[in-house]
Amino acid sequence: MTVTILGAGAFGTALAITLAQNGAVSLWARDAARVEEMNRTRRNDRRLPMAELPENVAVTADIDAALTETVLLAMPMQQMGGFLREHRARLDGRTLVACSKGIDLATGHGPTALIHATCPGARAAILTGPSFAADIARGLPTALTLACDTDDAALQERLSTPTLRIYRTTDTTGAELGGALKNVIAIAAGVVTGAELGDSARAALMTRGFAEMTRLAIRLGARPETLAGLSGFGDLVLTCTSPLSRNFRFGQALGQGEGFDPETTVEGVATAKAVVTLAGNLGIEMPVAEVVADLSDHRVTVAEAMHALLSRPLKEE
Ligand SMILES: NC(=O)C1=CN([C@@H]2O[C@H](COP(=O)(O)OP(=O)(O)OC[C@H]3O[C@@H](n4cnc5c(N)ncnc54)[C@H](OP(=O)(O)O)[C@@H]3O)[C@@H](O)[C@H]2O)C=CC1
Ligand SMILES: O=C(CO)COP(=O)(O)O
Repeated sequence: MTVTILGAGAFGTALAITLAQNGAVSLWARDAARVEEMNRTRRNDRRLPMAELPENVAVTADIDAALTETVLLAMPMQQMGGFLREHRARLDGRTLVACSKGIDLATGHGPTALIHATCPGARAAILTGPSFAADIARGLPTALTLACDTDDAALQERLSTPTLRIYRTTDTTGAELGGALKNVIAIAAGVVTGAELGDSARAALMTRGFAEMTRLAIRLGARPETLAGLSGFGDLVLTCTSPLSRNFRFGQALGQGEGFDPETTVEGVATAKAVVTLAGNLGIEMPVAEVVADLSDHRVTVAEAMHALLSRPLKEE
């Protein structure tokens, strides 16, 4: 079964490389010049420079030629809504597996909810969990969660490779919220590191961050065990502790009072804003997300953010 990947960024390219071990892969990118370059060099030098594309990865700028029954969407979250609206007719009836991590600022939807709302004729799933694109492309051991409303062992098998182990669940809400919210907490962990506030502070922040992730997700119908799994806790640990994470590095730059490359994909910034709105509407406290939204927009200093968190009323854990 040929799998289609729409979006040839770091993650789409890494998935193409590993999934090619199971069969043909169609990798679509919107920019014809980049496609030509990738076909000439058999690499994606802009997004994932270290990895070679296997022979059975067909790179194309022709979306109709690329499309098959199973389609992985590997673009930044804030681009997905517009993309789905533009291509709704051709995506109808297919299985759309979102690989993005975030909450759409315009609608407050996570990836699968956005697919349901925009392409009601498609089947929605999400592939998420702790994995750096470079690790997947290098064939390092990785485990992810595949969440689909209807249990789908065949899809789980097609997306599993000798080094990429897929667990499956039907809790799409929990899986997509874990992946979205951990990026917000990773920014905060980066700030703590950049501002040299100490490892103890980072551990406290990760733990309280996980508490607020879980609080919002359960309120929206997620299962607690999903949050405790790869897509929640697992990815939180990875991105809050590794400088390979762009969200973590963005936070680190904020903590050091330095700028950050605006071209780099940092999903947690828009998601923090979306979360603050969502939590406000639901009457749920998300203090870490609030300070991340404020810090990202330079509305508060790191010292003010720290004071805001530490001066909250004392309460039971
Ligand atoms: N990198 C990683 O390690 C991981 C990333 N993810 C998630 O994957 C998603 C994508 O991230 P990643 O691949 O790293 O991002 P990159 O910044 O590496 O690449 C983004 C890609 O999306 C394409 N794109 C952007 N907008 C559109 C659009 N409107 N239509 C079509 N294509 C578009 C870009 O095309 P162009 O080059 O033309 O701008 C580019 O190829 C994110 O949600 C991220 O959280 C998940 C796990 C790991
Ligand atoms: O989601 C990721 C790892 O699981 C990648 O994290 P960043 O987007 O922060 O680089």
